[in-house]
Amino acid sequence: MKKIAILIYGALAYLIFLIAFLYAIGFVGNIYVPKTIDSGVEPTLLNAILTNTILLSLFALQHSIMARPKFKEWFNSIFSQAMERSTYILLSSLALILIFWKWQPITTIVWDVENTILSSILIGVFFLGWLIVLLSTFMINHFELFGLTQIFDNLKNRKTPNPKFQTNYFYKLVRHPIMLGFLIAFWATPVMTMGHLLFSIVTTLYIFVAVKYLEEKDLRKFIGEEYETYQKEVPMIIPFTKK
Ligand SMILES: C[S@@+](CC[C@H](N)C(=O)[O-])C[C@H]1O[C@@H](n2cnc3c(N)ncnc32)[C@H](O)[C@@H]1O
Repeated sequence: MKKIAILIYGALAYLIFLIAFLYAIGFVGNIYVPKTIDSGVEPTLLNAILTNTILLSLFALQHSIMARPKFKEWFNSIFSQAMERSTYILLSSLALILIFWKWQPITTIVWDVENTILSSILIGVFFLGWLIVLLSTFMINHFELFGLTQIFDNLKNRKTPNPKFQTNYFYKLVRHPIMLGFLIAFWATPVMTMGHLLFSIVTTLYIFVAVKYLEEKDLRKFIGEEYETYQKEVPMIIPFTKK
């Protein structure tokens, strides 16, 4: 019974993640969804900057704290280990939904590409960024990354093996293709407003800091020399920048 409950919990967490991921494309791209990065009533500039920075900081805090090995150890000492990744995914998605819901627009234009060809190219690059994110998750292990492997293994009384360290496909070009995809998707836009720019700057800073000082620190600790060699040979985020 408990295993079935964990299975349903993990499946729901994945479903909420899928909705949040798809909504994020519409939110950042100002397409398809009712509330986007540039829509809604514009508050005072100070109010918008403060609210948006707090929203992004909440996401960054949740994401960084829950990804730490110490937090995982604590979580697993209280709850079933099979729920750990699903809980991370669920809370990340809820933090994202809070951003979509409470985001305050700042619609002052920073750039507006009027050339239709260039504008279409930028929209194409925007979608390419999201595609890189999605494909990269399958190049490590999409189902383990989103907690599904763990909940099925738990149901079958199997222990989920530690994730395999990957250096193939996009991971041959850069060490963080998922983050590269996000950066492309956040910056490639024909119309950049001040609100969108704030979003892109804060998320870019967070990505670089979190990858360099948190994720890679953990990866070096767990994988060891093999990861250090990988760091020497493969660029962090921008392809072809290492000899
Ligand atoms: C959201 S993913 C982001 C992965 C990577 N930073 C990227 O941008 O493609 C975070 C998880 O991927 C794992 N990870 C990072 N690099 C990996 C690799 N080369 N092979 C397997 N797992 C990796 C980390 O341990 C972490 O659990």
